[in-house]
Amino acid sequence: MVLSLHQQHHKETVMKAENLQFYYGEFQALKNINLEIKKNQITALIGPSGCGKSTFLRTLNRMNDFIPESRSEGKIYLHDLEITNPAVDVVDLRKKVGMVFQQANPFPVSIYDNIAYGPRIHGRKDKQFLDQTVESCLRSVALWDEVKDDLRAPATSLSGGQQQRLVIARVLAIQPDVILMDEPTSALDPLSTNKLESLILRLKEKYTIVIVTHNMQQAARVSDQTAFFLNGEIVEYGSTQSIFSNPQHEKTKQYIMGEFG
Ligand SMILES: Nc1ncnc2c1ncn2[C@@H]1O[C@H](COP(=O)(O)OP(=O)(O)OP(=O)(O)O)[C@@H](O)[C@H]1O
Repeated sequence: MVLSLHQQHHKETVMKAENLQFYYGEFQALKNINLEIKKNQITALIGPSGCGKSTFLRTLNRMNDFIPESRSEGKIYLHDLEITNPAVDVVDLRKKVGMVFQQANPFPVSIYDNIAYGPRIHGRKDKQFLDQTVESCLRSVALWDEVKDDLRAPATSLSGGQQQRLVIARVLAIQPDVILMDEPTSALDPLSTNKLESLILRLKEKYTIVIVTHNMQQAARVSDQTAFFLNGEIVEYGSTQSIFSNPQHEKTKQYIMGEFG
């Protein structure tokens, strides 16, 4: 027990937000966020609708850059690199920090081409390498056995749960360090949700994961660390076990008890 606490404490920090503010025009959506994302851990972002979870998630790979009239202050680091620096190449950044959305969004091409897409645009054209990548990524998401006989089928012919696993396989093909997931199971049935949660738990052996979820049971089941957001602020952050069993703030307690949100 002492040993595991000790290890926890020394987990390497992969990403870090320092005094992060984020504005949509005049509206301040994130207020002084300070958070460390630990290596090979699953960090859950929870909180009521509109509290800034998705905004924060998107700052981690600069997806908010697309939003006109938005701006941020403060810093975010990926290892030692300050990714909030405008000089950072966002294409490179998004190779290191991949993203999975609420609605599975496979490209309207074959299963094979969805996964080969990333390596191809990064210059890998050799068939043997692409074949191997497609197979290993599909195996990693436990989809290989279901699709191996028809890799040329359109990705859109898969079920919702299979599409979400395919999208994760597509992210794995570009060998990210961090995978951001924005409510990845909210459009899935219970069985597919269950499979995806098992997958997320397996993935943390190799990747660092940040997941936004509205589902308290899901946060409790899969995450190691939990950050509770409210009105653009982090009210409480800590090990998932302590947040759920012994929340320090009244608001956290009320939220996890389902009293609001
Ligand atoms: N593109 C945008 N332009 C203006 N305001 C925005 C934009 N996106 C989000 N907001 C506002 O910023 C606040 C935070 O939104 P955000 O989507 O980050 O919250 P959230 O916690 O992820 O919510 P949900 O759980 O409903 O997805 C909300 O008040 C929202 O209305």
